[in-house]
Amino acid sequence: MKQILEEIIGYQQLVVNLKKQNMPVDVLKSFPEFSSPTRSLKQAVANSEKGIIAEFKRRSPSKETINLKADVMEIAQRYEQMGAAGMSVLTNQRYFGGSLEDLQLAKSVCKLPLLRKDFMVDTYQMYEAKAYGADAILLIANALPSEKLEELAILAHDLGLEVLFEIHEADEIEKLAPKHIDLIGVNNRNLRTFDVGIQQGLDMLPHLPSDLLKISESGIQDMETIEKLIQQGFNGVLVGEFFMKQQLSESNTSK
Ligand SMILES: O=C(O)c1ccccc1NCC(=O)[C@H](O)[C@H](O)COP(=O)(O)O
Repeated sequence: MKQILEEIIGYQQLVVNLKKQNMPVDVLKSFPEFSSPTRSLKQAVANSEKGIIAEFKRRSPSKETINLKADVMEIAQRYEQMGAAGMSVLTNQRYFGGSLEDLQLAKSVCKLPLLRKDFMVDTYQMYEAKAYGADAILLIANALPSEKLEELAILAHDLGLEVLFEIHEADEIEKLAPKHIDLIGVNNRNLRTFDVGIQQGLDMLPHLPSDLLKISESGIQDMETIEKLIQQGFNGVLVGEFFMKQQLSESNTSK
């Protein structure tokens, strides 16, 4: 059976090839957001006590249903009110029920720096991210060869986007030079098996470059764990399902 990560990357390249024909880069460059200044996710995390990057995610390959009818504008405003340092928006439609329009809508109602959380495989997606209002993009070490990661990171920086470089194993750090990275994230979820546990990130802390901001991603299900991760040395956390489920119960009680 094909692993989910390979499946997503293959699908993503097909989608990008179609999009390039429908909306060429020159059209993306004419979007108003393309010329607007970037809000720094790195600075926002550095200046914040807990460095919370709150994620907007309706569903995922590991959880079919999280918050399917979630309204991105409502949730972006709530995340801002609750003091998040930044917001991560899953823009992948097929596997996460998200879209680039979600990114655009979030941008229209909040001042948080926005991370486009998606599977970046092609330079085209950097232009797309900027045009739809992202301030930062994700690069997954395990998804691409070093040369491709470097090419995408250089273009992201040229466009004013910051780079969150995501690893799962310590040896993946070598795949991208620190000068191309703004934040380093340890994904506590193994994207091949879906096993998840915060110990993964904690074990890797001593191996992470000391001068990069460190983010613990995935599988965080309560505030105590966030406190623990920050106390142990992470500068921030990326939390999806836990916050999205909280929003679900809040919108039910407010109806
Ligand atoms: O979440 C998944 O099931 C998943 C599966 C395959 C590839 C990526 C996946 N998630 C993307 C993420 O990195 C998470 O959405 C993010 O770290 C937040 O995780 P969580 O707090 O556990 O929702």
